[in-house]
Amino acid sequence: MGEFKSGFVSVLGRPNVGKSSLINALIGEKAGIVSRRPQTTRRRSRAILTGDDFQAVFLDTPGVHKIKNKLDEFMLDEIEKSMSGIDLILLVCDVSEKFGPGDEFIYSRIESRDIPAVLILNKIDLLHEKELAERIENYEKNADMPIITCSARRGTGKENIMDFLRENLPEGPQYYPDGMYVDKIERELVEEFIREQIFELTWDEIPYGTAVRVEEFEEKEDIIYIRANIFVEQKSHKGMIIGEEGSMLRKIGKRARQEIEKMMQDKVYLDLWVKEKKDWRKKEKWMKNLGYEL
Ligand SMILES: Nc1nc2c(ncn2[C@@H]2O[C@H](COP(=O)(O)OP(=O)(O)OP(=O)(O)O)[C@@H](O)[C@H]2O)c(=O)[nH]1
Repeated sequence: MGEFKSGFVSVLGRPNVGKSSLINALIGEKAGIVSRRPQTTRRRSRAILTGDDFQAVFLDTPGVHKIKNKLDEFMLDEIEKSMSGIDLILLVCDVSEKFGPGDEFIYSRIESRDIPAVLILNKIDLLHEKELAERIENYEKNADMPIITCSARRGTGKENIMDFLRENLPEGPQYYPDGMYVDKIERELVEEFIREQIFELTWDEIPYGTAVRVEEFEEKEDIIYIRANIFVEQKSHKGMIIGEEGSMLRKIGKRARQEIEKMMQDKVYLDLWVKEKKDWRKKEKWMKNLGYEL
């Protein structure tokens, strides 16, 4: 029996090459990373693949070169930062297209780092054998990495990717329990966006005593409904955040909603409530409930 292997795997690639599909194929539909909605939304989440002797934690990173808004910038930043904590990189390309500038851009970012990486040529179901052989040659010329071919749609090539993970992940603990497939952090980002607006729009002394907690997060047919509580320490703070006839809260809500919509690429209904929890910072249980690990 070998040691247990585990680590963080960054899945990089241009938009639409099939990163989410690939993760889903590896983990099974349980992960549900690819949105059921027609426009693929940018779901930021970790997906977890647990085998008998290894665990891979996938960071489903976005198409790297598409810096459109603040969130994308945040992600690019996050990719750059998180590279240091990454154990393996899967660079996913769409084999039905030639190695292009977008692939090159991401490849150059990976190449300069000392992290084991593999080139995943996805969508082989779209090519005939001969075309495929030529295309693989094209990729080999451009990228100095081991290559694995697969079709996330058909599920072919999965075993080879699993073997690669098993062989190349470092020894490490099982981070997540069996049966856990996703670790979503959207909620945290929503909370962060709301906190940010409170910080910008109210007086300095309020934000430090403020916590935001998403209580409900529901994807409805045509809108995402989010209900969040803003907890304040003092009654006077409650009044300040709500403002005259609710004007401040509306302003906070509107701005935060716009940020959230950018992230979700979808319409959002943001339902904000302000609640007083006296001296919550001193109370451990509340701290935990509010999402602060002590
Ligand atoms: N034919 C074929 N299509 C695939 C395959 N894998 C993914 N697709 C399709 O390619 C499209 C993009 O797939 P996603 O998994 O959303 O791609 P992504 O790289 O996560 O895209 P972004 O979220 O935009 O970065 C979808 O329409 C998939 O159904 C494959 O192996 N073969």
